[in-house]
Amino acid sequence: MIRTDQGHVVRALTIAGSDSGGGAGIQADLKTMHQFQVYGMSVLTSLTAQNTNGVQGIYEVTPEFVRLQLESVYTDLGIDVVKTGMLVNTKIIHTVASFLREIDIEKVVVDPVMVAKGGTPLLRQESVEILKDELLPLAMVITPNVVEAEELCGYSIRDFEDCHRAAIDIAALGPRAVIVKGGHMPPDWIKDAPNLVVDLVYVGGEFTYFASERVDTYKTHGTGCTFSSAITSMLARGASILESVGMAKAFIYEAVKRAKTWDVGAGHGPTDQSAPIPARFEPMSSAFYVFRNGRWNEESR
Ligand SMILES: Nc1ncnc2c1ncn2[C@@H]1O[C@H](COP(=O)(O)OP(=O)(O)OP(=O)(O)O)[C@@H](O)[C@H]1O
Ligand SMILES: Cc1ncc(CO)c(N)n1
Repeated sequence: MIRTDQGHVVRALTIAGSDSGGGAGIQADLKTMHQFQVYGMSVLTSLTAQNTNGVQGIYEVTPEFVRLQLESVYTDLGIDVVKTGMLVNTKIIHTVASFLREIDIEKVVVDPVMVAKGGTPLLRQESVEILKDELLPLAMVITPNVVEAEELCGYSIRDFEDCHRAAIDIAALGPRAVIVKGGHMPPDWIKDAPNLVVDLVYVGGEFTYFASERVDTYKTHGTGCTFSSAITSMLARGASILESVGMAKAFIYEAVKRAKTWDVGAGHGPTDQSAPIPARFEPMSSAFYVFRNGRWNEESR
């Protein structure tokens, strides 16, 4: 396990839902944190009966029990960084936000999980506003996919240009960095490079783009959880936001590529978090980075 400059083991907490199939949610988060050699802890907001074919049921944990778990972790183990995933309902968002305000923690990554790949809602529709009002002001980084970005900014995103506008508008709600993920973007949104999947990062008033080859596979269950947990782990290790995203993007690419041929489940198979941690990501001068052949390349666009 990695240690901080103060000498203690780096501790990351995920506040999210359980995926019984092990591909997304708490399970993906803990596997990813472990791969990044960060000590992972978990507060469960919900249990899903879930597999690679879809979600068969959801059991919501009470807000009181969510609070109890948070206190158990905080009073004994301590927390260097927090990531939130599936938060299910308004009361749980409120409980989590109150707790984060009380402990006054700087490194908070919000993955605004709303809908599972098969279409099952993982957050009640009426809770989106409370997520915006209470949680976003506390976030250092938020990682919406295009559909979640539309919910947060309140208008439809029709092209890559709109993604930029949405990132600026979501940043105005509080997060220091907004990452609009490219997994759901149609290939023709990225001019001249339809084979790339591009994540757009807006931080400090500037845009940076992280691209990789788009792996031709339907086995992408848990990509969002894995990606945000990799960012969380790198932030916990002391990396900058751009370094963390660079490492996470390279890792998720390898994790999706490895899972392409494996036989876990009959449906949307999970990503493979045993993929290697990429070599160090060094921000360069360009704002467009492409991960190719195991290393980062700078490309002008
Ligand atoms: N086919 C692919 N090949 C390579 N990388 C991918 C692919 N699909 C998604 N990614 C990457 O995976 C990460 C998650 O993106 P995505 O847009 O799929 O998130 P998500 O929809 O929140 O995921 P989830 O379905 O787990 O909720 C991003 O870094 C994205 O670029
Ligand atoms: C528990 C859980 N969290 C997040 C997602 C989104 O991938 C999912 N399918 N299940």
